[in-house]
Amino acid sequence: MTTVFISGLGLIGSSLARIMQQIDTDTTVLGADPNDDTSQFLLAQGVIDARTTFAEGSAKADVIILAGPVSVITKQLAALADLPLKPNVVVTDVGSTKRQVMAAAKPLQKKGIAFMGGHPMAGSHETGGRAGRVNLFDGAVYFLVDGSQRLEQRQLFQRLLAPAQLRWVTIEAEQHNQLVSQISHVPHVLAATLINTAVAELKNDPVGLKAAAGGFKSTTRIAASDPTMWTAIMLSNTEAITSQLDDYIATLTKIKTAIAAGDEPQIHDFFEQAQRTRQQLDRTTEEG
Ligand SMILES: NC(=O)C1=CN([C@@H]2O[C@H](COP(=O)(O)OP(=O)(O)OC[C@H]3O[C@@H](n4cnc5c(N)ncnc54)[C@H](O)[C@@H]3O)[C@@H](O)[C@H]2O)C=CC1
Ligand SMILES: O=C(O)C(=O)Cc1ccc(O)cc1
Repeated sequence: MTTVFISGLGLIGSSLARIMQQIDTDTTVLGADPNDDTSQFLLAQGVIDARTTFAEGSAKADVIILAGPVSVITKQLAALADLPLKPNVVVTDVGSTKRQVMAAAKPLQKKGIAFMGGHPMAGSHETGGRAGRVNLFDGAVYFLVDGSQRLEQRQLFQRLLAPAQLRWVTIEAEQHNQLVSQISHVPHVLAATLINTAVAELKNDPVGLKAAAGGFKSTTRIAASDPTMWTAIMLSNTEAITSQLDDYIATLTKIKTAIAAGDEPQIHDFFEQAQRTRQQLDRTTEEG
């Protein structure tokens, strides 16, 4: 019998709950979220077995999953250090950045409570518990950052999520933050920039963005994501994101110069290199 407590029943927290309800082992999923509508919906759907307060859910749990924005996760890690918990509980999170989270977990770990950082590399631009899905993470990479968890605690967590057939990858917090900045955080800034720039430039155009084809829409899909979540990400991975944005600005300047100079071979090389890599990405993803 395992009791799981999930704080934050949004897209990610509720999807984890949906997966855990699939397994045969006797598992009770407790949930807490300030949003009454989602909490009641998830309770009625049987996605969570009971709605609790943060303190009550934490006290009863064998596994605690913090699934709010990163800014909330760091505050809750501090709060957990002062709450009564089961001695064998393992605490984990799903936040998109890991350095601040691992640092915030130190006081908890000093009290002898096991913590393990986590980050599923799947999701969507949609938000909230109603948008969660049981198959949201199917086959995705799930980063784990070693904290103070014991092997059996890690294995328990992995068993709870077995139906999703995740690809578990252990990584250091710093390497994680650099990597996800490159493949997720900076692309997010660029997608929002594409939208904001286009709308400003086209404000007097009667057709404007309405003429956008699939390319613009797929390149900018993630710009529809929740601004609170993404602000927390920017503020907790600032160094990697700003340094990589400098590289993007340099690359944009280089291609702008080539276009202005009519440098056909350089322009062609730029797109050819991108085409080769992007096609390869589809092949490796399809192979899993
Ligand atoms: N959206 C995505 O695709 C992915 C998000 N993440 C990370 O997962 C976390 C959650 O993101 P989403 O589920 O997408 O966001 P979401 O906005 O769908 O859900 C967040 C939930 O946290 C709740 N919340 C806010 N303050 C709270 C508090 N004090 N106590 C308890 N709950 C609280 C909100 O009411 C909301 O239901 C974030 O840290 C994000 O960086 C990780 C992977 C993918
Ligand atoms: O919407 C998408 O495709 C995403 O890439 C979602 C996402 C958002 C944040 C993460 O930390 C990981 C994945």
